[in-house]
Amino acid sequence: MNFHFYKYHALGNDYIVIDPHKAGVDLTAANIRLICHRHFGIGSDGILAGPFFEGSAIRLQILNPDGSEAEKSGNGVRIFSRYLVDAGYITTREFSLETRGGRVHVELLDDRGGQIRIDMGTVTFQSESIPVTGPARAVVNEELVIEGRPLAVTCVSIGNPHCVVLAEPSPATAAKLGPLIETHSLFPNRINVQFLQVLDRNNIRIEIWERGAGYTLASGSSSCAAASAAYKLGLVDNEINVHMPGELLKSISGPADTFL
Ligand SMILES: N[C@H](CCC[C@H](N)C(=O)O)C(=O)O
Repeated sequence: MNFHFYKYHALGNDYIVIDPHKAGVDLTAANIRLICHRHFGIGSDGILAGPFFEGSAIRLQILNPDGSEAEKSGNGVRIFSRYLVDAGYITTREFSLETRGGRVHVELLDDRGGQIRIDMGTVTFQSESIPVTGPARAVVNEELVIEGRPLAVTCVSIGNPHCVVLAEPSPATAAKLGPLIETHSLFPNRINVQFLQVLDRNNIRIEIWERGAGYTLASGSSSCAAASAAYKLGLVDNEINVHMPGELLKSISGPADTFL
């Protein structure tokens, strides 16, 4: 398989950018799984395919390593915006991107796209919008029993679906409970999972199990979902820092754009 690709990460949530104007690969589910495979492929938490120009709109496809397509990705949009700057597609400081989960407004905070602010849109807790099976309701602080263990869950959509669990966040918890919740029959489209610990009124810590990707070091939409759930539950104020495992890795490996 011989094609052009670009690889970036955001706090260790890594993506491969495949630009149809430069690449030369058919993004079948099988090829996506191979490209994203950590041992048999390049290895990544997903593929960002684009830009696809539709009039003045710029669209990107967000592909999970299992071949499924996601509606939105916070780190994916940040990384793709940086690629657009690096590749010379973008010369303005503000623009929008079209994702399967809706339009995302992007603002470059410096000329290089080193710091990027994105408006991830509005969250909903409504079951029918996430979706979550059962009666139409706001899925807030519900009990979900997994292997006999009662869990307090709050479910959110920010374009893609999330299940926020009030449980001690650890890689072990994410690896054990993540896949069981991701594929639970309550979630017809599967779901991303976050394990949430409230540190104080302005800081939370999460561990992440992503739909179609598994354990990741960071996730933009997960951080929005966890922060929204904590605020909905009255556990935090409305300015929140979300601490994720990738933060530690960054402190070990130094600034994002240096190579070891
Ligand atoms: N796996 C997710 C998409 C990527 C989300 C994450 N990497 C982010 O930064 O938001 C899903 O199927 O909804």
